[in-house]
Amino acid sequence: MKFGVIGAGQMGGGIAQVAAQSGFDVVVQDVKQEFLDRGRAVIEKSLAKLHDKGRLKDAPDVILARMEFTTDLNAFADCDLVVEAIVENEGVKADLFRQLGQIVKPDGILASNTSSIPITALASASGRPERFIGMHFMNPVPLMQLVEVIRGYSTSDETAQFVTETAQQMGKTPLACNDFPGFVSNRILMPMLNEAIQCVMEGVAEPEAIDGIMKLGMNHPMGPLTLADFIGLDTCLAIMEVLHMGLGDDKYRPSPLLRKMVQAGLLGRKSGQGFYTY
Ligand SMILES: CC(=O)CC(=O)SCCNC(=O)CCNC(=O)[C@H](O)C(C)(C)COP(=O)(O)OP(=O)(O)OC[C@H]1O[C@@H](n2cnc3c(N)ncnc32)[C@H](O)[C@@H]1OP(=O)(O)O
Ligand SMILES: NC(=O)C1=CN([C@@H]2O[C@H](COP(=O)(O)OP(=O)(O)OC[C@H]3O[C@@H](n4cnc5c(N)ncnc54)[C@H](OP(=O)(O)O)[C@@H]3O)[C@@H](O)[C@H]2O)C=CC1
Repeated sequence: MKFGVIGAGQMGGGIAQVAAQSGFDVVVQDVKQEFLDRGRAVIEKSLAKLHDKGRLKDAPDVILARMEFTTDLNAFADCDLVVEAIVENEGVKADLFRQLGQIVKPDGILASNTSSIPITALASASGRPERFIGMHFMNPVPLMQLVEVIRGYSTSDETAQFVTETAQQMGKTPLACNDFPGFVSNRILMPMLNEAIQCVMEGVAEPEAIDGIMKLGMNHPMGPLTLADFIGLDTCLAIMEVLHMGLGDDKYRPSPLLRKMVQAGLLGRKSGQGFYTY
């Protein structure tokens, strides 16, 4: 199978890596060569770590040899499945899928790794809604078990089955849900992170204490502010906006502090500063 990934950021890189680990030939595209170089370096580091722990079937160089890095969207023409993992912005994703619908072979399946944007809207933009689906990996992709599989209004049974089987071949556990804002994962997770940010804004406790309370008290592997920094505060804000607009309930209102931090360019781990310094 030929597997395409668009975006070489933290999610795209992870998806491409796990696809190549599973034996697929992978094409990774991003808008600039420097993003591809950065993404490749992260993949190399991750593969080296997994190899040292004896968790890879093949050597890192064998896995890397299955991967092609390009800035050219036309490289997806003969892909069987293309997973998009670019910025969480509906307009930008819809424009991309309009182009991909023209480029990828007619029986190729298009998928989005979006955290929250309606799959049905992106499916319409692609011009092939029956062969369109949400394939939502979790961060960090090489370590997390879940793939949330989201059917759009017109997604065919064959498409859902193909993507479910592909996720299994990648060693993941696919779980199905329907197309509602934030799906299941982020409808439940993101309001908790947003509430932790409100606690910082209202001076309920220091960030370290908020994270410690949730780690030690609820056995969460990461505190909510550490996790928000890890996901990216821009992505967290984009998801809250989709929940707020899509569900129309003020309980999903993004924290003003979250908005202000994004305006200030404090995006968490990827910018070097969020609730913590990296
Ligand atoms: C926003 C969305 O749309 C959806 C989402 O994805 S929401 C985010 C979902 N993800 C989470 O909630 C993650 C929560 N955090 C965790 O589960 C854990 O902290 C974790 C799995 C990330 C790390 O596990 P941990 O037990 O805390 O151990 P930790 O010591 O930090 O890491 C384990 C090892 O994996 C390694 N590791 C981390 N990322 C890695 C990667 N991408 N590749 C390879 N190895 C990696 C670490 O370097 C570490 O190695 P050593 O043991 O050699 O030091
Ligand atoms: N972060 C997370 O924990 C999770 C995120 N997601 C979703 O995955 C997607 C990607 O998130 P994430 O990897 O964190 O984001 P990143 O910012 O790490 O990566 C996005 C990448 O896509 C590139 N990009 C932006 N626009 C385009 C375009 N038009 N064509 C090709 N590439 C483009 C970006 O380049 P540039 O640097 O120029 O912007 C960047 O390299 C989002 O939809 C997000 O909601 C899903 C699960 C978890």
